[in-house]
Amino acid sequence: MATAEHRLAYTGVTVDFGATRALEDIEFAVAPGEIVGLLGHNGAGKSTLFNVTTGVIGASSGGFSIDGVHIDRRLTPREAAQLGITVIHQEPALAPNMSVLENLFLARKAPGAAERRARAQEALATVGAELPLDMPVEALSLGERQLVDLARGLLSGEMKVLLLDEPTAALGRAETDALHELIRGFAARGVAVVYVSHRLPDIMEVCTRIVVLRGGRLVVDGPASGFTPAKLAEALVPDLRSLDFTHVEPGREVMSVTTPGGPIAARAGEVVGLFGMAGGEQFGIAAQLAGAAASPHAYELDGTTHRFASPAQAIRRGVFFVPPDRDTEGLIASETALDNVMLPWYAAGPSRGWWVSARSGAEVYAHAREALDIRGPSADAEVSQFSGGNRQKHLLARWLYPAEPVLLILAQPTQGVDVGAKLDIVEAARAAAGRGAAVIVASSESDEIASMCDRAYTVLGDRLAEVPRSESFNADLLTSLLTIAESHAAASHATEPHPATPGRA
Ligand SMILES: Nc1ncnc2c1ncn2[C@@H]1O[C@H](COP(=O)(O)OP(=O)(O)OP(=O)(O)O)[C@@H](O)[C@H]1O
Repeated sequence: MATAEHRLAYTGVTVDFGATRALEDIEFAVAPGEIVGLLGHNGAGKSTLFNVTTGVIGASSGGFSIDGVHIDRRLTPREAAQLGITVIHQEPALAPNMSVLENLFLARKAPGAAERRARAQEALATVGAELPLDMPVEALSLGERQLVDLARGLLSGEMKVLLLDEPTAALGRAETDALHELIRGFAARGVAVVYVSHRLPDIMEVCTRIVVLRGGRLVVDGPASGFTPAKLAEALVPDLRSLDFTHVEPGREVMSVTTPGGPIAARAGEVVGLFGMAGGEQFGIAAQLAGAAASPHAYELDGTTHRFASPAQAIRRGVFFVPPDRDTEGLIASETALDNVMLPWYAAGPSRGWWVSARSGAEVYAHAREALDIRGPSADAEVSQFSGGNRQKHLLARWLYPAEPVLLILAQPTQGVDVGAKLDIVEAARAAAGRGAAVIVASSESDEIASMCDRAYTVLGDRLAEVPRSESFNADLLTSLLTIAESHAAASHATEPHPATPGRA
């Protein structure tokens, strides 16, 4: 039962989007210092609950209270900030070409210039970010931008509630640890924290309590100490099936490329991983192959040398790419679900020779929806109305079903999606390989590579090592190999003179 001792208490929050009930009668409260892990399948309603709390949308009924003061109307985002509610997203909503200082006070009441700088510096110091105030935000790493976002929350006054929406999805281990440390620090000072993540180990590491939503309803609320990872997975998806794929005998060599670290090849029927650090070279190699890099390199595709200067050139040869950031690089938020899958293909047409499906767009979409178990509104709804995991499935559908890929390149395809959706995506990618494609998965998540791939390469700077298929091909092995490569790289940096690498001054 919510009392004035609770910092944040939801009271019967229900949200309807037309005929879709996204949340039903949600009730739970968070005390000062508590860190609640909010979990749920894609589409369970987590983002919707955050959006109600921050005033992005209004609840259809019910509301919430902050320190016992009930709020039963839709706040403006500015009012929410003034009440001490801060939200951190995976991709912070900052103005990229404005400075750190300008972003800190964007849409906030700003004091005079000198005080502004002093307060900005203080807020940045509190979150442990020593950043030049005049540096444009676009020059910062993702982790640094999240810290700027957190510091922004501190500048609105006393932070009471901190909502974290998949904050670590694109962060490396060290940045994740640092963020977790900060979260614990805020909680120790009485902030109520609600943490959304599909990374169960992250949740187990920092959360004191677990709340699970399923289909818009609260189904579990209990102390974190009562959960094992297996029990959590079970609470999230009670009918979770296990995935046990069979390796098919690979066919002809589809692709081979020479990278600074050595050759990489992929055959028809196999799923090959490129595993490296967060933001590492594996993503550069993926972009090269897909014609999405600024300076394209040549490589062999089906026995012919190609140098793709644009994604369109690569697509014409059957090289399809699912980029790492689905919302900014992949999908068009304001277009319909159907068009997001079919758009690149409308312009192609059968006369161009690479429109291989004789079916109509609606038929292709219906098939994709079933194959990937896409859930949400209808084909003519804007794709932005689907949950994160279901949006990701749309991007995948675009490159899996209207035409058959020759080489399919996936960058972190299961990032930020729940365990059930992960299985759907893995199965769909493996099925494409089974139909004869060569599939490349670039990732910084060892679990993702181990659960999808037949074999892999670890990529670190100009070091490359092949990890063949074997009994012991698993996430731990991949992580150990990358750690070994890292320590070798560090040792050779210490002993050899190294050419200067361009970096941020
Ligand atoms: N603007 C909208 N219009 C219509 N339906 C919506 C809208 N926003 C969300 N929904 C629907 O509400 C439900 C809950 O979605 P929500 O984004 O809150 O899920 P989620 O738990 O955050 O999922 P994910 O982990 O995939 O991000 C889904 O069925 C979704 O399709």
